[in-house]
Amino acid sequence: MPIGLGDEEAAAYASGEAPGSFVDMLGTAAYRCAAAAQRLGVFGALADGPLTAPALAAAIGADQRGVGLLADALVEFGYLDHTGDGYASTPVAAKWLAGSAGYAVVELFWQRVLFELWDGLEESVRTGKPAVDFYAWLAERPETSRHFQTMLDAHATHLAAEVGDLLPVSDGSVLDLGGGHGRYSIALCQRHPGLTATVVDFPGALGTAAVEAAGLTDRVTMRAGDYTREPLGTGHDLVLLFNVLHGHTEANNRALLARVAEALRPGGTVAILENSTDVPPEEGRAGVAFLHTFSLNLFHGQGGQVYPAARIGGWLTDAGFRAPTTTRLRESPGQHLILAQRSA
Ligand SMILES: C[S@@+](CC[C@H](N)C(=O)[O-])C[C@H]1O[C@@H](n2cnc3c(N)ncnc32)[C@H](O)[C@@H]1O
Repeated sequence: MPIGLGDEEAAAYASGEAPGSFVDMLGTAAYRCAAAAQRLGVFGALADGPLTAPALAAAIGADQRGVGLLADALVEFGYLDHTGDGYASTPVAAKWLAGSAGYAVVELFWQRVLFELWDGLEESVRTGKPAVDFYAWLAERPETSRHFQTMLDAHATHLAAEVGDLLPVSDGSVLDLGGGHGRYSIALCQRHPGLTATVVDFPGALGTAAVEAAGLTDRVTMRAGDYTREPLGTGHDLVLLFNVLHGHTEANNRALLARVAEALRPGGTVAILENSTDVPPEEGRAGVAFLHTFSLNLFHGQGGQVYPAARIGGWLTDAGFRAPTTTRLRESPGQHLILAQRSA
């Protein structure tokens, strides 16, 4: 939690009279403490009520002195309260950081990114090339990979109905590039009995179990492969590129869109789901700050970035698509669905 500075203190840091970066340094320490507590199970252990430091240490199997010092720091940073009965989670910590499901997974993923993946950030910025390969890094970390896929799956589950309403397809063949968890292809095939789908993604990302659970193994094919190299086939009615273009450079996106045009039948649709640099006001200052964090992370780990929706529209036109349209999603205003038809 941002530490609550008094007006005078805050003004001194904001004006430059005092080093404002010191407050950010403390913010980083605060987040490091919260992350350690989350991973140690501190907030889960306090779910049933306050515990003294020795009792908390015993509950999470950790060192008593270490737990006491961490807990005191967490009190200062707003994640714990010190009560007469010991330490208790603050409402923020209890609601968002106890356990490892729901929003807590987002934090578990981003902690690893910020504390480990961003180690070589300066090198990426200096050279203009990703200093790490995000997906290779992820493949070596099964737990973080699971958190990443869980996060994407939950987001897709939330948006699938709205996106399904906007996609102009009812039967035929869908190619879902980088479709991983398969949630969008599953939802489309459930909605349209005449549709089949092929999801292409790296082997560890494929949500084969979800397809089986939906009883759709005869209509949704999960294909392990690299969509930048694999043949994409021809005659598809719809190609999904959902949260995919942000992982590539402009040149690679142009090349991919040209291949997608060849894979579609004339009049077939490419559907692109992406964040755009024009963040709607309802996303607030935090939304804008996250977009910059996300974009920098894409640059650092994949050579991509968040692009303006209009720029993607230009690539589509250059690749032989007609009149791209952009719709901001109601359920996630930062996400834009861009649709365009392959010219005849
Ligand atoms: C940000 S996720 C988006 C997942 C899904 N389309 C969605 O919107 O929820 C990007 C996906 O693309 C996959 N991916 C990235 N590069 C790929 C490549 N070259 N070949 C196949 N899959 C790739 C990743 O494994 C990941 O599942």
